[in-house]
Amino acid sequence: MRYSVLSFDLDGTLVDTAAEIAEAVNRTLAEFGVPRQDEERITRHIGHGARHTLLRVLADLLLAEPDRAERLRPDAVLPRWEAHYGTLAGRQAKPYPGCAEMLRALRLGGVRLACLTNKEHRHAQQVLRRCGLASAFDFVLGGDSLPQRKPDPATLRHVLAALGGQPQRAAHVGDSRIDIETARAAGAQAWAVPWGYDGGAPLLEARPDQVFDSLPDIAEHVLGVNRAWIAAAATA
Ligand SMILES: O=C(O)COP(=O)(O)O
Ligand SMILES: [Mg+2]
Repeated sequence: MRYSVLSFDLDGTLVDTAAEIAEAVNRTLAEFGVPRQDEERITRHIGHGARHTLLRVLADLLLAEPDRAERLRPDAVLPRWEAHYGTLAGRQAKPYPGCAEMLRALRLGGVRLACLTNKEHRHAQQVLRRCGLASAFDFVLGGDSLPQRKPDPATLRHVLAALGGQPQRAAHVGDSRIDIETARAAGAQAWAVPWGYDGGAPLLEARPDQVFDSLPDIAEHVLGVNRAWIAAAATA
């Protein structure tokens, strides 16, 4: 099949952002006298937007120690979180292997590209900019760009309308069941990568149409080209 639009999730799919999200959470909590939390405990709440991650970590902390409720009021904590994450977003983020190469090859192959993330638009743009990926996309939709966010299929439909694509000739690629549900409900191919933050059982239970072992594999599949062509395209 010839694809006209490919849509990519950001965190855990194109870019590893777990370390900097955890660092921003911990710098925020430190201001409220809370000891550092493990990265793993924070990472499991990535997927519904950065603000949501912080709120879920707060909920865990309050469940464990309810008498922290007065000190950890969201209206006090959220502005500090915005300040810390606003500074750190994109600083330690690492694109997964072959990311820029894959995007460039797809572009050269005539595929229009979107980044569809639940991360707030301004933070997503900052991550993309600092990773050198800002100009790789024809369209970026953040978690606060519309009244809906993933898994609501209105998000992917909006992307397809913006890029003039049809769901039958589009795929959305993600690391979580949120992404698979979004793609399927919008009638597009639901593709997964296994290295993100919702890997293993939850991702596979959502039954993606295809799972890719590397990002360049996606360009190979879509364009019907080999790895040498993709490497050459990256320098063209
Ligand atoms: O910021 C998040 O929590 C998740 O963003 P994603 O949709 O790019 O995975
Ligand atoms: Mg993700």
